[in-house]
Amino acid sequence: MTDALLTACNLTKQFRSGTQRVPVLDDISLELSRGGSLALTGRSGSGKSTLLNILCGLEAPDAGSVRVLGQQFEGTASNARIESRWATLRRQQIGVVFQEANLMPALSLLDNVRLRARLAGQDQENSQDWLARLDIGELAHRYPDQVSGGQRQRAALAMAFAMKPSLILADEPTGSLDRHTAEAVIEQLFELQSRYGCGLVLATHDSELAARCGQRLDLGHLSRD
Ligand SMILES: Nc1ncnc2c1ncn2[C@@H]1O[C@H](COP(=O)(O)OP(=O)(O)OP(=O)(O)O)[C@@H](O)[C@H]1O
Repeated sequence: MTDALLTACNLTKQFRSGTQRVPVLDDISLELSRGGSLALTGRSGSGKSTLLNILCGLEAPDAGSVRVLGQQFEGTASNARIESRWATLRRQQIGVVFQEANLMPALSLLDNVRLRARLAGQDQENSQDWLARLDIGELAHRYPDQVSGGQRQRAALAMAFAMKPSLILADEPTGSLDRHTAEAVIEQLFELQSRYGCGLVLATHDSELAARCGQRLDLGHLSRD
């Protein structure tokens, strides 16, 4: 038995397109230790987001299993109890930072961070500080539709860190950022990751970001158009 934070075994996933089946993931396995980091790379459409969705229970694989934070999830099995186990993990221990940053539109950035911390049972007092670390402290009282896509993305990262999660799953965390801002966010990401010892799985096209991760899984060869 290893002390893995996250293990995925033999994951397979196909989507249907009309009468055709489109294979996206074919026998993918990975393992992440506590405090480890993994970059998912590969060209557009190679399955990075699909894999991230499976790793946090937002999508079920056709076959294979995921073990995360000591909980085992097998293949296509899905019922209310399994959904609820995944939802609890996402609320308390897995910080999910996806391309469509899931901010509540009716709340300011600051209140979004506070809410995320509260739902995870964490202190809300540092919420402003989390935004400042991502260099958007001065935008704390704006609403999500009053900031840019890159600023929303950074707010989503602040929300993930405010949870003090055991694992962060991030889809293109530097995707909407200019080089200078991306470098600053990468620094913060790894500084916070090492300080809090959380695991990190990132889907990215950013070679600099991928190079900072301890492991890399290239899904590129799986792409089929
Ligand atoms: N719900 C769905 N139904 C049908 N096909 C889907 C669905 N979701 C994703 N796909 C297809 O699966 C493939 C993998 O998509 P995915 O979003 O995982 O790729 P990606 O590597 O994250 O791409 P990108 O780098 O562009 O974000 C693509 O061909 C996509 O069109």
